[in-house]
Amino acid sequence: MSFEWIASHQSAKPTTEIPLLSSADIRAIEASTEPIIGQPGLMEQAGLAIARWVLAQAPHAHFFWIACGNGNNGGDGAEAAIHLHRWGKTVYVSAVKSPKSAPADASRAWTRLVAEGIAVHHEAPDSWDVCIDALLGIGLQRHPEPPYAEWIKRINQAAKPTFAIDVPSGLDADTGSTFEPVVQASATLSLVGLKPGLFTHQGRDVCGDIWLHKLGTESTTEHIRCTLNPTPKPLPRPHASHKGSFGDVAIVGGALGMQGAAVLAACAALHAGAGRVFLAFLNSEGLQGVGIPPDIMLRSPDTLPHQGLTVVAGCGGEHDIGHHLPHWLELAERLVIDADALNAIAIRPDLAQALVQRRADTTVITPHPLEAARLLGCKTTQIQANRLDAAQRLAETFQCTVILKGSGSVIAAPGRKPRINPTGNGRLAIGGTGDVLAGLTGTLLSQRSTAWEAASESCYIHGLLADQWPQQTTLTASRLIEHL
Ligand SMILES: NC(=O)C1=CN([C@@H]2O[C@H](COP(=O)(O)OP(=O)(O)OC[C@H]3O[C@@H](n4cnc5c(N)ncnc54)[C@H](OP(=O)(O)O)[C@@H]3O)[C@@H](O)[C@H]2O)[C@@H](O)CC1
Ligand SMILES: [K+]
Repeated sequence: MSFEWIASHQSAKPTTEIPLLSSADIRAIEASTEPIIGQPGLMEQAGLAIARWVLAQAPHAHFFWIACGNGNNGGDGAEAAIHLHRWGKTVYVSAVKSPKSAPADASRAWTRLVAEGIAVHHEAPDSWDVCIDALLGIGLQRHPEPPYAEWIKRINQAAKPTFAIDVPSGLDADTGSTFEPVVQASATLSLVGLKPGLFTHQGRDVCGDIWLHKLGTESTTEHIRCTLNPTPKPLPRPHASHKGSFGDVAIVGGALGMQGAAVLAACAALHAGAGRVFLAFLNSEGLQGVGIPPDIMLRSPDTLPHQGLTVVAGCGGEHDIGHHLPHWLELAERLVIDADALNAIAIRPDLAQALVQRRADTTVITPHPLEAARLLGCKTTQIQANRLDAAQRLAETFQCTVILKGSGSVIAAPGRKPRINPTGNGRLAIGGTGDVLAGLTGTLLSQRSTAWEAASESCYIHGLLADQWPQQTTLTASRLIEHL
């Protein structure tokens, strides 16, 4: 039996590419796990694992409220209660009354629990030290109904340590969307496999620390829905290098009054280690006060070199960027498309077609959910409802590599399984950090062999800077660059 710590609320740094499994695949693994006569079944193993895990997290707690739903998630809770009771803890087990009978595994757990002499209640206790949330797991399909909803609200109001079994009740394990109300867990123990919804959209805000116990099961490649973006390996910088070895990056953007965005992207490219950085403003009026380091070469968009160039287009380019896009979509050896450049593509079929014509491994687009919605002609809520699918649709539709920004940024490319980025936090939700990401991605794209690697590493590093940011210091885009 082994527990794996995966992520804290603020930080996750997987060294390997950890697989994430859909609930359908979890069910397939469960179904294919043959019970061994005389050995505990999966739910019994789950119960023991949960009891040990909760006790390790809250060793001095005495009174445990175990809130159980009518499905197998509740069965896990019942099994855990048996162990805690045997170990001398006070357990208060609440079960949801339902006209439907519980599934077979859970029914057996309830029979065992009653045989242990543990009382089953149908209401919440008045107070408790620790709550085990065994209300809803991967079977959640709609907003929690009474009494689930009331109990979830009680759990959250009490603000006591709360340990969620498999997923916090109310969280969609596949997408990270929540069906309110949702349990705010101190920690979550994911069973059998990790689910994507723990890591993207609203997942990170409700899971607390994330742990995994596989219960002795193994997943195969076909079970993998997506993976957690792993820690990148540093790029070797050989002694015999010259400035041409580390890529030429050009930022094309900065319409009137928006030049700062292009400067941020250029500075990010510079600090990320590009060999040479060019900055081509779409409008260079009123540049006084915009600090441009002397390391950056100013050009007009028409006088930029072509050969070997990685272009980052967008970055405060407003409407003007649309005039330059046909050129760079056709000629840039490598291309990062951000912000206003994406908005232009969303409304101009000729640009969209030119993007499709490019090779996916030379092109990265970096939409936030609203830009993604414009590109796919849908609503932002539809993007957020299934970020993995949305990122994959963008990759397939536009034949490019995608970074869908937001909590748990998704990296996708045609014909690949997406990655969810585990680094980053809400401090990045300020103006300018997207420009920094675009510039950083440009540098990595100029140096790495594929857009996939560049996009993955860029997301990871960008998020890591925010995770390592000192608590007492305000994070700004320009300060972020200095830490690259
Ligand atoms: N089988 C195994 O071997 C193993 C399974 N494992 C565990 O099983 C969990 C999955 O179990 P599950 O499939 O029974 O689903 P679960 O999450 O308990 O919910 C289903 C129940 O909730 C109800 N319900 C749903 N939504 C609702 C709502 N909004 N509001 C109110 N009710 C709602 C639904 O009612 P119905 O929709 O049928 O009316 C049904 O009664 C998984 O997460 C893991 O913890 C592990 O132990 C490993 C071994
Ligand atoms: K749960």
